Amino acid sequence: MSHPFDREREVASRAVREAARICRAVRGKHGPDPVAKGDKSPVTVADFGSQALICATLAAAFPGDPIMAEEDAAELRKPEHAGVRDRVAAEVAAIRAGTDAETALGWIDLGDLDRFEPRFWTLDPIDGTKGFLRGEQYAIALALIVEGRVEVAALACPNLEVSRLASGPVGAVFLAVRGRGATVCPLDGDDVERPITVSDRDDPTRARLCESVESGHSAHNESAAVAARLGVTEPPVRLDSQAKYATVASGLADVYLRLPTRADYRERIWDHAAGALIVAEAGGTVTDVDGKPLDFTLGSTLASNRGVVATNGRLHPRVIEALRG
Ligand SMILES: Nc1ncnc2c1ncn2[C@@H]1O[C@H](COP(=O)(O)O)[C@@H](O)[C@H]1OP(=O)(O)O
Ligand SMILES: [Mg+2]
Ligand SMILES: [Mg+2]
Ligand SMILES: [Mg+2]
Repeated sequence: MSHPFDREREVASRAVREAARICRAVRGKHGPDPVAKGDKSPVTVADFGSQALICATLAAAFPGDPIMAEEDAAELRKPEHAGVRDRVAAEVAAIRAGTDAETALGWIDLGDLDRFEPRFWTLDPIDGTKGFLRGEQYAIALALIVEGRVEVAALACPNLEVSRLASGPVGAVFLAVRGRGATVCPLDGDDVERPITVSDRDDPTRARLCESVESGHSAHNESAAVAARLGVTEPPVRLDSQAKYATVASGLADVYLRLPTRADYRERIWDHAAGALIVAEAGGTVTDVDGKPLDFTLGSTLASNRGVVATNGRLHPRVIEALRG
């Protein structure tokens, strides 16, 4: 039986898998060589290559769908970045034979949507670039938003163990369609998908928390205070990227806290759309720190939300209460 969004799910899954190949290739071959963006955050050949491939796939499958993606090709068009541009083109051509630099840059710029639309994709070609550079966790995050609701999510986590049990393969793809649950399958090979669910833990003192590695992205001192109020004993697990949402969705952690470090930071929608649907479809709850649902109708940021809290659902009211101090 076919369902709405079956095709979107299949295309999104294929797109993030292909993008994972370019990310792994860049790390394996010559090191990622970051370039600093205007806001001083790093971006690499792999971020650009991933965005080029995914935008090309979406444009071919759904030509009318706009894409709101994190990166653009403006820096790559500058003469001083000719070297990076040529490497992006070469990496894209290694997967899509015959692609020239102008075509690759054009694909990157397909992700230029900057305002809300009734139906659009949002893409983070590498979420957790700092984790990618350290050889730790990162994710390729793609979501379809229709009428302000996340309907489809695909999240590739190339360095996450599928089971986190002894011998699970490294590299996982998480998929979700609203109302139809969330699944995981290995990034490599063609193993079947299996459904995932959040934990059923309801004793806050036993809760396993996760948070950003980067203290500039989430206030570690405040999460420690929240953990103390809940009576949590285990130290938090720190990992980069939306791998945190995947960890809560698969029941390996119970709570993901992202606590604002500055009053003026607005979360970007591509940092949350895919992960939030995967947690919700695995049975969990996602809100901001005040307990408000995330609002994806306001353009590229979650302008009406502060921070993010994702939990297994059962613990959510206790965590929000602990956040109130
Ligand atoms: N001050 C901040 N607060 C919260 N998130 C931030 C902040 N600065 C950057 N980010 C974003 O956090 C994400 C990584 O989060 P994590 O630490 O959980 O892996 C990146 O997408 C990064 O955006 P950017 O891509 O602009 O660097
Ligand atoms: Mg990101
Ligand atoms: Mg990114
Ligand atoms: Mg970035």
